[in-house]
Amino acid sequence: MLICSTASRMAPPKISKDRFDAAIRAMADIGILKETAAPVLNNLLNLFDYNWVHIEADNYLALADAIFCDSDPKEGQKRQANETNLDADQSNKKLKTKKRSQNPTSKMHGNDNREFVEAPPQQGRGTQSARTVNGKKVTRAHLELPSSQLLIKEPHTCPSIAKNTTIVENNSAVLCHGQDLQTFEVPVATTCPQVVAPSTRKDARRTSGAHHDQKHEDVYGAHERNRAVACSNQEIVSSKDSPSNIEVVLSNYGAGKLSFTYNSSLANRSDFHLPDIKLICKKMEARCLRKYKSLEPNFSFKNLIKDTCQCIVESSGPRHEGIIQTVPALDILSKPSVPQILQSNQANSSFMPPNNVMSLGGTSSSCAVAGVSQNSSNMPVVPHQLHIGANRPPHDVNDITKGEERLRIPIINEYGNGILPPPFHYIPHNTTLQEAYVNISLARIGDDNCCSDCFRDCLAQSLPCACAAETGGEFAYTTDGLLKGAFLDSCISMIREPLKHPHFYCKICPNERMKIEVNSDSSNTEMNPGPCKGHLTRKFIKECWRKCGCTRNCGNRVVQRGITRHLQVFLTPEKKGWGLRSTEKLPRGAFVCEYVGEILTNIELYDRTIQKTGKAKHTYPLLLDADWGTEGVLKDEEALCLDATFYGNVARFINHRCFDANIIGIPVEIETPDHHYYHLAFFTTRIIEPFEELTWDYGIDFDDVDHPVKAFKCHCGSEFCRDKTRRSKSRARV
Ligand SMILES: C[S@@+](CC[C@H](N)C(=O)[O-])C[C@H]1O[C@@H](n2cnc3c(N)ncnc32)[C@H](O)[C@@H]1O
Repeated sequence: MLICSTASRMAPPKISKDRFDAAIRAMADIGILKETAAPVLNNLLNLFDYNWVHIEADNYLALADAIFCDSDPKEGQKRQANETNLDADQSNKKLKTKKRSQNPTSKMHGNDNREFVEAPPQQGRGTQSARTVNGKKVTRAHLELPSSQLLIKEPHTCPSIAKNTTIVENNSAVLCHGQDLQTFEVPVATTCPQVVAPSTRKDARRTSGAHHDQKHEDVYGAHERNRAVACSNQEIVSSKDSPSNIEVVLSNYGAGKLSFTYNSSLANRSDFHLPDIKLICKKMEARCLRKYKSLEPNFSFKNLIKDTCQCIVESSGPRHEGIIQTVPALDILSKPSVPQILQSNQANSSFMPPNNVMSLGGTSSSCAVAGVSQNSSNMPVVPHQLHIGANRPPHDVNDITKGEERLRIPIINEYGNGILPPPFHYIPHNTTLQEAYVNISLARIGDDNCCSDCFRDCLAQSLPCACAAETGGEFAYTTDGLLKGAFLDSCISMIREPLKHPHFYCKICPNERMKIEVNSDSSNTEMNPGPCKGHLTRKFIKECWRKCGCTRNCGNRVVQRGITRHLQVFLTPEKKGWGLRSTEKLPRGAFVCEYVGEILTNIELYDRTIQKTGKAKHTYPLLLDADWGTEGVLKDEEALCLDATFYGNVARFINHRCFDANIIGIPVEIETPDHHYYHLAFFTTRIIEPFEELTWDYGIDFDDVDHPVKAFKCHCGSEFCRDKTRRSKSRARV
């Protein structure tokens, strides 16, 4: 999948005195004199080949902009303009307000006027440099009006360098690398619909000589058929330049175009279809509103392009796993600010170290070629950095925590191949990202949520304090700092025999809301969230905290004291990548570590999953869903989860084991009495021998095909493995 951009132009219509007068009147309405407006209007008409569409759009915004830019060659002149006419911003605001009140839905398109109206000053607006366009001398202010957001680049088809289709970007433009590329072009604003019925695609392929023409005829036919519906609020400005061009203006200022190029090997698949623009737009609108809030001054069209491309990939039929990747240009692999998207069967995010030679899931056979490494299952692992702007620190093999924990946790690779885990930021405590609402406030902790009268160690008191109320009036811990047997047993039973334990059902389940987001490319635009599948009513441990009267060494403070066992991150011999183990024998009920990561909302998680893997569906962040049902409909910012992909602790290395895992995650309330946010702490379910791998049951339903995150192929080795595909394979081999 590829996007390029280039300039497009349109045929000049006739001059209209009425239209000229109307434009002058519109300027007069906002205090601009006819003498000022008329010459600029003439210039603009020249520039746009008398195409009024650009000038009249958005209540003559282009004209007003041009007038202000024109009168803004120097600061002095700007001041003068401000004094004599109206303040440019004021006038623009006036125009914008007027426009929006006329068309309240105008914000729905990511490329609407807001994109350039509110572009940040670094766009260079107002700087006056003369250029020649079509033999006409125009100022930079003019040139910037319609297309200031994009660097223009001629579309091109790159020679075949890789089997996989790739989106490659550099800082200035979106470039392409691919194989046997078919190109369709749309104007700057955003994507263009090209719907090709499978039958017509086949026809197009039948005669190779007629391939090109027939293909474009198909595309055109489909496009023509669909455009009235699909682009009802957009304008198709040109489809005549070349048989491969289809141009749909989603903003009336479109004066460049994007090229969508897809790999014909995809197109030849019977299950591939180019998605309908209506669906793409719908997805983009929702995404822009949610992600960019549409109004943000730093709205980035480049990101919009990237997202648009992603939407097309996602909407182009059943998942083309292992085929579509979005990666940065190889020459900028080491730059931290370019996100890449990987889709492969490799479950783990792999990051390239500075020397670009690292792979994950590795065995000694792992290798790296031209920045694309190969893992043991021979899937390409494109090193990718997912968190825009995050620098990726190298590891200290002697202590992956870099001193953040009380004990050092080394990285052990017994295969001598020099492979290290993917870099990430080690954090010992959860951290919020952006939207997640976590209200940590002493004021919210009432008397019944703390034991302010206690002294020193609550466990040493003759009677349990208020903090034991959560666990039925008994502390969850023994004086040895282990979980009490009965409490642990009931937690284990919940995980292993969930049907025997009570569940609650959300009125509107955040998981189901997220599925709607994921499936929003479906033709059903009025989808309602499905019924909640139910959540286990979990048992919570409640630890004493700062408002309590006890000391930091109180026996009811275990998780908050952090890791106390000697652990190692090690490369597993199975196809599970890295794992975690303890070098000491652990008793039953021992605290191992907490699952630490970024606190995200469900929606942020969805966005992130899409951004980083394009439905690669291989990440398993942790849902904090233990209390989703108790307070009516949960707001988006209250449906939380933890993602340890970029920021996390050693728990991110704990692998899954179906059913009989040797550690278990238990919710722990520490600083927040409500349970939207809580900690998830791992305790041993049995005695664990030194160097035994620590595993927990992620609770994956390997049969849930609609889950937004696709399950990996399980190599847990348990006789109770729930991954039927693997079980049946191993049975078949026997
Ligand atoms: C939380 S990470 C665990 C650490 C991971 N092994 C690593 O190298 O970073 C979860 C990922 O590990 C892999 N994994 C965990 N348990 C697995 C299992 N039983 N079988 C296969 N892969 C597993 C999957 O790729 C999964 O997405």
